[in-house]
Amino acid sequence: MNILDKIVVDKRKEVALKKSIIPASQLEASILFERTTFSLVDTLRNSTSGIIAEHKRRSPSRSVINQNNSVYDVAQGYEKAGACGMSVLTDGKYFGGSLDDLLLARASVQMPLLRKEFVVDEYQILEAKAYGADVILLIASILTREQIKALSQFAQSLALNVLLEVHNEEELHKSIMPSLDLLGVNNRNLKTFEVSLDTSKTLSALIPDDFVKVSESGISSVDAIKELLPYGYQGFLIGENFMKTDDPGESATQFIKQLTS
Ligand SMILES: O=P(O)(O)OC[C@@H](O)[C@@H](O)c1c[nH]c2ccccc12
Repeated sequence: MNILDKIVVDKRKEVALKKSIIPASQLEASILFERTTFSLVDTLRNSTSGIIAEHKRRSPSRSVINQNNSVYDVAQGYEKAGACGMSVLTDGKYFGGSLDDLLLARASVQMPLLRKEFVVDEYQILEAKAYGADVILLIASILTREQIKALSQFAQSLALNVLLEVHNEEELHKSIMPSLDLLGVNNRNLKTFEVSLDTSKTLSALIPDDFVKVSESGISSVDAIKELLPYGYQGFLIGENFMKTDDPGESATQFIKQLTS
């Protein structure tokens, strides 16, 4: 089993356990369920930076990245830096995140928040909404076309944006459908951890113009973004490059300043 298969096996167990304790009706009763969500699509379309900055404590590919910073500080730092949105890893076992991280980020900033999670069940989309997310991630490699359709339609019915992530042509062809808002190309292969910006370059031409294109992972310089701009990308998801520093917000500030100057 590769790491992604393991994560999904664990995730299914986790969701089944949580469902048995906290019913969906309780999530729907959350105060945050009533809030008007922000649109990451609109924010990216009107942005000059396109940066979606991520909160990530650790990952299977790099172990510890940052265990010191408070979510509040990181979120406020990213917002002040001019990021368009923030991605919050909520997986605990492999990424050291939690739904509480999402809740704290929600309480800290007024920008679109992406729940970065391995979504395999509608229940996790209810959680995303109940804990203040505006966008959910769906990963094509762990879902069938039917699942992508059902989950994305469900998310959109809750006024959440859907970011669908692909890594190759096959996943892309399988996934194209109207119920998606953003199409993300992951430069990192989640099965082998290999990273190459060429993945974004090769797949860009195959993504229909109706979707906002997002390049994800392995972006560590402003030059990388300048390289990707001609391919039509409007969003750039950056985690490690900011989180590996002592002050992720300050790093994002410098980065965005350089990018937009
Ligand atoms: O830290 P990076 O290399 O800048 O990457 C951020 C983000 O793209 C990455 O964390 C990610 C992309 N897709 C995912 C799916 C699950 C977990 C994590 C991810």
